[in-house]
Amino acid sequence: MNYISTRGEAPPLGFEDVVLAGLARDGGLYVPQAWPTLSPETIASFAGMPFADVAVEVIYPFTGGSIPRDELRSMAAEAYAGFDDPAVTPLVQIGPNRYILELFHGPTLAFKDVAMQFLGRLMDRVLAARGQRATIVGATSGDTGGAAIEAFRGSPRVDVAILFPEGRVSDVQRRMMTTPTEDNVHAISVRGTFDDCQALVKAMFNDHGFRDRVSLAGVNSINWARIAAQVTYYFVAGAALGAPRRAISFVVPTGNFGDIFAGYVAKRMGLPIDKLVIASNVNDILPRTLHDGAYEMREVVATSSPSMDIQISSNFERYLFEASGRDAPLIRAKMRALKETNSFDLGSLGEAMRNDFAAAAASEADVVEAILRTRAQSGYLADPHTACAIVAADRTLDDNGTPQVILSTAHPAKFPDAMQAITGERPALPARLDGLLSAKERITTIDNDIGAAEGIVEKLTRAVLEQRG
Ligand SMILES: Cc1ncc(COP(=O)(O)O)c(C=O)c1O
Ligand SMILES: N[C@@H](CCOP(=O)(O)O)C(=O)O
Repeated sequence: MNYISTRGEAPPLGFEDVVLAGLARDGGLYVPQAWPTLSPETIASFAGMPFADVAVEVIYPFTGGSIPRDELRSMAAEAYAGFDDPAVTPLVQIGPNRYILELFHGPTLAFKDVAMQFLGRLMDRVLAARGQRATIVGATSGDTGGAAIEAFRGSPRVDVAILFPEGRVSDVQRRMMTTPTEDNVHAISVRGTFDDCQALVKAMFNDHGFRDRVSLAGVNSINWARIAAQVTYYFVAGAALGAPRRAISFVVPTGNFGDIFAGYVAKRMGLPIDKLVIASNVNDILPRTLHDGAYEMREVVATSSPSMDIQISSNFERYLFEASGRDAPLIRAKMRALKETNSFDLGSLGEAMRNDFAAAAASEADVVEAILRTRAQSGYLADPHTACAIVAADRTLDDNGTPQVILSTAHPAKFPDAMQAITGERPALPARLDGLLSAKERITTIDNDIGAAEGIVEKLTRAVLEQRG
């Protein structure tokens, strides 16, 4: 299995190279040359199967056989052993045909752990086999950063630097990045937005001298392995609710378009999905794009669902590549227009998008109403990101008997201030995180400037190497 870039000007790579490459050298994102499919019998067999075993069946085809199945099996078993629910991603019924898919049972209480716990082990294996080291630089609006630092803390082959937008993540999210004491993980606060942080990361990948000097690798969802691992829970939930006999609808809180793209991939692999719904907060660029046929950036607004305060949805490029019949020159033109004018027209891809997705945005008042109503009706306490999806489900889905799965991407305790303002109560962190709120923090702050970002990454990683001799 080879991977090709959405911009068509980077060499195709095999799975292991793609895991280490992050962004393609032409600025594009890697996608598999062909979509693997799973038979209806295989999908049916996932019902009741342990999560880690389904992960192996879903991920193996993407490896092109480069990782033996038994190694994949032990990586998956280890990755999911630490989740605090034996189902890993349990389904909770909150209405006659409505389910919450809880993706927050990993160490950092957000869906990112599902892929990151696996990716940490996978990268380590690839680097060890090659005798290489890597510098991971990531951008976070709150959750990817903590999950990455948790997955790689103490790794002898990897240094991690995470850029986060100053003052725009919750205290719990920030502390998950700033309190680990291992010297290979670093949290860098950037005076800017998440989009600025992501642009800095992409600029580092596009600076080939820097990229090669530090052996740059990425763990944002630009890394294909992140998406592949996230596909698993669509199959797990689908099979539990009767797929492939019946179709299922999924509603996905969306920011960087990674999680919902994983749902799109599950569909391409054979999972019968009725509706795939993009849910956003007031940073509604994706719902606006679906309705207006034009991707038009606006100023990002801080909300109670900070992880979705995003305007440039990286993985949308992967979708456009697919929707256009893999027309790399067209994607290059659209991404050039985005860079130069902060917008581009979807043209004929608008209709494809409307066929593939539905979309709706939640205002801050909608989020409050959805959290309170859901708790009153079913006793279920949703976090603000999940609440955006509840609002989108109400606006886009009919109660026609099709099971509706709402992805719950974070635990409410990750956003105690927002939850207290909405419900009057502060949800408690699990006991294993005792101490998080009082531990000493380690943060470096920089301006939104590529020179400053590259400088600090080189300085921090060099210091670690020197310390280790
Ligand atoms: C809690 C939470 N929900 C939703 C999202 C959006 O997911 P994606 O960026 O994959 O669209 C994020 C961040 O990515 C998140 O951290
Ligand atoms: N919401 C994310 C933003 C980065 O997304 P990723 O899936 O591309 O890593 C976050 O919490 O950091």
